[in-house]
Amino acid sequence: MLRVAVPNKGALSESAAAVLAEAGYRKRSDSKDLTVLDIGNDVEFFFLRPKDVAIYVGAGTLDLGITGRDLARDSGAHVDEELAMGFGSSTFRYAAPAGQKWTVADLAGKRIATSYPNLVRDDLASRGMTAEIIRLDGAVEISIQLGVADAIADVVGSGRTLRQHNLEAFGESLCDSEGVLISRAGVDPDKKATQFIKRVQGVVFGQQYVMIDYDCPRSLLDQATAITPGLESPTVAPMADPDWAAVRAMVPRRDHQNLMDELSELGARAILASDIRSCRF
Ligand SMILES: Nc1ncnc2c1ncn2[C@@H]1O[C@H](COP(=O)(O)OP(=O)(O)OP(=O)(O)O)[C@@H](O)[C@H]1O
Ligand SMILES: O=P(O)(O)OC[C@H]1O[C@H](OP(=O)(O)OP(=O)(O)O)[C@H](O)[C@@H]1O
Ligand SMILES: [Mg+2]
Repeated sequence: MLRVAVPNKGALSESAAAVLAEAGYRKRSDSKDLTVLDIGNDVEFFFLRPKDVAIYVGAGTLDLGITGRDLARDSGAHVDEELAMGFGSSTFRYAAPAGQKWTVADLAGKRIATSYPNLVRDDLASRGMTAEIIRLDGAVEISIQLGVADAIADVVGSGRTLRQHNLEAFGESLCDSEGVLISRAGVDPDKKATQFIKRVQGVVFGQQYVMIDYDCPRSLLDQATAITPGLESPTVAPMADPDWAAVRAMVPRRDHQNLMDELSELGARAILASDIRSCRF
């Protein structure tokens, strides 16, 4: 039986659960449950703290896990990323009180509060710098105001928490993160694990694309299909009227409204966009 770790709470847990449910796996019936046995799919899910997921997977105790790239990297566990899952996007930034024009070089010898000590230590080491790392479990943005740190290094999503505490990010992102599906480093996923990865990938990719259908005058087909080239090539089907064709192609979700505008301006008609719930490439 395949054993898979899933975040039990926090920023990644709902999205991870939604992807797994869409991929056809059994859901938790209670948010306190720590395991779910999905006999039909021959998978057991373990609901763990997101921070701990990579430790179990890296040790080989569990076959696969969903966590954040930043957490996996900070854990130091030996894991490989099988799939970026497209949710829980964040950057990991240094920040300090606004208006003080900090640069990363100013961090030398200072107190930096963070919940990700290894990410910070590695970044400082790569710059040949040292600083005092103050390890906190959360609510890091308040630590400067409370006098335990001079600067922080933390996850930035919308940037709202930094603004609320009058802090300003500086320097480049130490880690551009999102939810990731991980396996033990250097171990090729077996047949069961590969099938699981493909199913999840089918949902994640499906969410990143939409299917576009439209009617197109044959005289405009070349121009229209250049706008919607699809993955391999668009499907072009005859219509009852020989001067028209029906076209179908997948397009990236983030571009689809622009592409629909372009098709409409070109002269395509009955342009429809629909969700893709799952796919295999
Ligand atoms: N506001 C956010 N926007 C986007 N991603 C976020 C945000 N906050 C956290 N994350 C991501 O979620 C993951 C873990 O954060 P989460 O808050 O769930 O765990 P945690 O802080 O270890 O747990 P807890 O806060 O419950 O102790 C990380 O990969 C992080 O990048
Ligand atoms: O840029 P924003 O959208 O404001 O999000 C960033 C905040 O979200 C996370 O905190 P979380 O809610 O996980 O609380 P925590 O600090 O206790 O981990 C993260 O640690 C930041 O504090
Ligand atoms: Mg958190």
